[in-house]
Amino acid sequence: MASPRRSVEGRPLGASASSNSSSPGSPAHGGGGGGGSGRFEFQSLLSSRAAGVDPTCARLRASESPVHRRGSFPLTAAGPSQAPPPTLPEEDRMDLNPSFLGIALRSLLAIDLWLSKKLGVCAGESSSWGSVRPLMKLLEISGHGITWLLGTLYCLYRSDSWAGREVLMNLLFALLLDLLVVALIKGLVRRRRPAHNQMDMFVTLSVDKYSFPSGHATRASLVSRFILKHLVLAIPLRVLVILWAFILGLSRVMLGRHNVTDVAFGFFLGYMQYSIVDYCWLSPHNAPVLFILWNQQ
Ligand SMILES: CC(C)=CCC/C(C)=C/CC/C(C)=C/CC/C(C)=C/COP(=O)(O)O
Repeated sequence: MASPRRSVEGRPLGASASSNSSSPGSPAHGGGGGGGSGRFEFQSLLSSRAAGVDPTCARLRASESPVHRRGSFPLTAAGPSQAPPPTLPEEDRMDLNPSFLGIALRSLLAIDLWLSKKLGVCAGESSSWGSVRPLMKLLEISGHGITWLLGTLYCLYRSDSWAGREVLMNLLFALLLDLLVVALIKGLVRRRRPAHNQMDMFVTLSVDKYSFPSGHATRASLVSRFILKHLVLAIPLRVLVILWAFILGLSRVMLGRHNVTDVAFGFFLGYMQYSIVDYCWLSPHNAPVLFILWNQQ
């Protein structure tokens, strides 16, 4: 994950000249901004197609160029026709020979960056919806890991029924699992937060400088699925739970904390995590130690 992306010349992007320069938060880093070298790469990819340049031919031409030939042929009388064909490094070949999936992913990334920037209307006090920012930050706290962990621990402490304790114990397990999975993926993917984000979040872990996936979105969908399954609620309250999860996800993009894909994947991941929790459901039968230990306190 940490390996730098490369330009056609095999040079790490962002390591050099003006046209390839990228800053944290630029698309080359997976961040926001909507411009920069991410878009440049995407456009050059399309323009080579539009100009009728087959990427495969581009590869051949590149390999035939004097630059690539230099030093590649042995100095024998046999001439270039009998020499082994020069080869490009693997990653360069992939750049020059994009698959349909590659183009689709790059298009999705471009749309994601554009839409996220458009929706980031509360990213700063001076943004178009800057006055709503305090409300969005309140929502942020409502989905924060600390809020949910402390709330669950408090309810567990106050609970006087075995059934209640069992549900809360599993909610605690779900929250901890979610923190672990999100931290692992953030550390692996290392996608920068959008450039327009202000890093003024309430208590964060070191991996929270990265944005993929949104921890608030995973928690929102995990917790709301959990609540809908294990709490008997009237219909209006059930609708409220779903609305809370949806608005919390949307607020992450509006605050400029995330790109749309971070939140969409976060919702999906949280939903799947609930299935894991349900599958591994802790009960006095399969985890008696946990329940006995808690009961002794
Ligand atoms: C209290 C117990 C039992 C354990 C503590 C475990 C622990 C390490 C808690 C840390 C909680 C914490 C600081 C979570 C960070 C939440 C956060 C800011 C996520 C970022 O969300 P995102 O949507 O911006 O990705």
